[in-house]
Amino acid sequence: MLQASWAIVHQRPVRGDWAVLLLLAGFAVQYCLALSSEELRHHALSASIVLYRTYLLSLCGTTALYRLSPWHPLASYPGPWQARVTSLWLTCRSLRGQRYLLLDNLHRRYGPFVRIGPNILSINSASAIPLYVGMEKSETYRRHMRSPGFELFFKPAVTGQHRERKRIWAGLFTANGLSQLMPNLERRTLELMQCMERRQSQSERGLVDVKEVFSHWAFDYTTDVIFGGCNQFELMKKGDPCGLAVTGKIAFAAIDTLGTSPWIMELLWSLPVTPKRADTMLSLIGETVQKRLRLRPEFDDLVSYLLHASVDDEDIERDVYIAIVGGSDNIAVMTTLALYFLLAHPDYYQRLREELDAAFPDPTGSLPANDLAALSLLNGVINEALRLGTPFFLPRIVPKGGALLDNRFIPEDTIVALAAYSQQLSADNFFPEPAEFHPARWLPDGLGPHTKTDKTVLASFTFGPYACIGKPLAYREMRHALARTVLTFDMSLPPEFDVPAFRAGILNMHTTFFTHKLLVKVARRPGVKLESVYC
Ligand code: HEM
Repeated sequence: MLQASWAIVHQRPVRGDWAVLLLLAGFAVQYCLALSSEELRHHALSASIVLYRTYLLSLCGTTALYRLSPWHPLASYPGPWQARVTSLWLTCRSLRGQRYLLLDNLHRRYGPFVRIGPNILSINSASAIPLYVGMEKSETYRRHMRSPGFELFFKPAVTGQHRERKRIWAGLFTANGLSQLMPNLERRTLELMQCMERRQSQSERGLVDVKEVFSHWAFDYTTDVIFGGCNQFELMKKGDPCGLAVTGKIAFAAIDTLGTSPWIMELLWSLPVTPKRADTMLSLIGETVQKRLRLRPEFDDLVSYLLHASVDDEDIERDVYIAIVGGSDNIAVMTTLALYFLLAHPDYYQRLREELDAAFPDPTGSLPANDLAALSLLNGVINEALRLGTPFFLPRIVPKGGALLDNRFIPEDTIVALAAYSQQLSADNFFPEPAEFHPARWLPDGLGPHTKTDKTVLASFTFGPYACIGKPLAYREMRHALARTVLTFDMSLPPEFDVPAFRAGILNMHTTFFTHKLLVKVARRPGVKLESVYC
């Protein structure tokens, strides 16, 4: 029995829910055998427990010994011994939210290849980037839902389905598709300005939590993009009593952290309960999709493209869920981070203000996307926030035959992930002061003659067939929100705001959690009369 279990465990990944069922079934068989034996019948239960405990301990013990042994295919890669024994080591550390710092330390200690799980390598080398182009998503992305489906983001069930669905979405991000989304971006961002002033005037301390306002703005705009203006969420107006903006965030964080031990996710998903928040969100999405299907949208929204390609209603709902979370959360996070960095570096805030004032002498006028795209410091601010704020861990699986990287052979089926944070903060790629916020490093003259800014290692939107499809829209949204905010307001942090504590409280689990509020004082700049443009 031990040999059979060994063969199963070491041949292929075993689903957590099936493993538990198999173990229970094995125990039941053993108990029945004990009952049928003359000798054991009277103490069948205790005898079965002892036997089964011995079996389980032997299985775990021999597995641990094998994983630590020189016969394991990854034996030559260094790493902490606990990580070699069990994936739970990485899962526990991932749950603390600062895995990227841990990995960075491990790379300093062990070099560019570190074994961070029985079958997982973290690679701190720019040479790992081309691997993303040819590799499949790891088991972390296996679809953690009860019903089958093939929407984006998860691991495709059938080859080609992901590519086909991505082709459908791509219409939204063409020049024509994007241009239809711009009037709403203008409108929603003006509403954001109103929302900041309103919430500040309602707050006891006369401060506004920018993190929350950006999150509601990003949610409202993203749901416009999806439902063509027929949406009822309106978080900027109504607030977020059901926690819609954080529900998907928690789901992504769970996949990112618990997904490092996929069997845990499978066990959780096999439980017959859905968290209440997720239920509320799913039913609200279902209602909104049904409402949208009965209406004509104001422009070509995501649902239009899916309908045009005859995607069925159930899959539309799934894609919409992904779009809401993928489309709103990162935008909210990155805009918040960019503003935090600007407020913590008033010199750059001032320089950005000057660039914007020169480009838009009328601060209430429209902000055409092409004009914003031409502003080099604005782009520098965004790229610098992305560089420092996206320490993603995106695991991929080495294909049949293995892969050769920096003269090291990586066996097939190994899970590999680029150490994005270490690359994005490496002095080899970004120099000088790689850990500091210096948007000017992205300007043509950089930070002086010795500047190094290697754009190719910025992994914020990742690479290859699974790269972010929303990147062109993401840049437009971030540019627009930052430009409008800086043109409209004088902003400052209250004297008691602890700048380093805010940064230390940033946790990343694919999505970012800010443990501190970003409380800011906003004051309308003299002469900026937005009332005439609010509609
Ligand atoms: C600053 C903003 C954004 C960042 C940093 C970002 C980052 C990423 C990253 C790193 C991935 C790959 C995830 C993985 O492999 O695990 C991804 C995928 C994706 N993103 Fe974004 N994203 C942003 C904005 C958006 C927007 C605005 C949309 C859509 C409206 C979007 C839609 C998607 C979708 C659908 C995928 C799945 C793509 C696939 O699996 O092929 N993202 N994004």
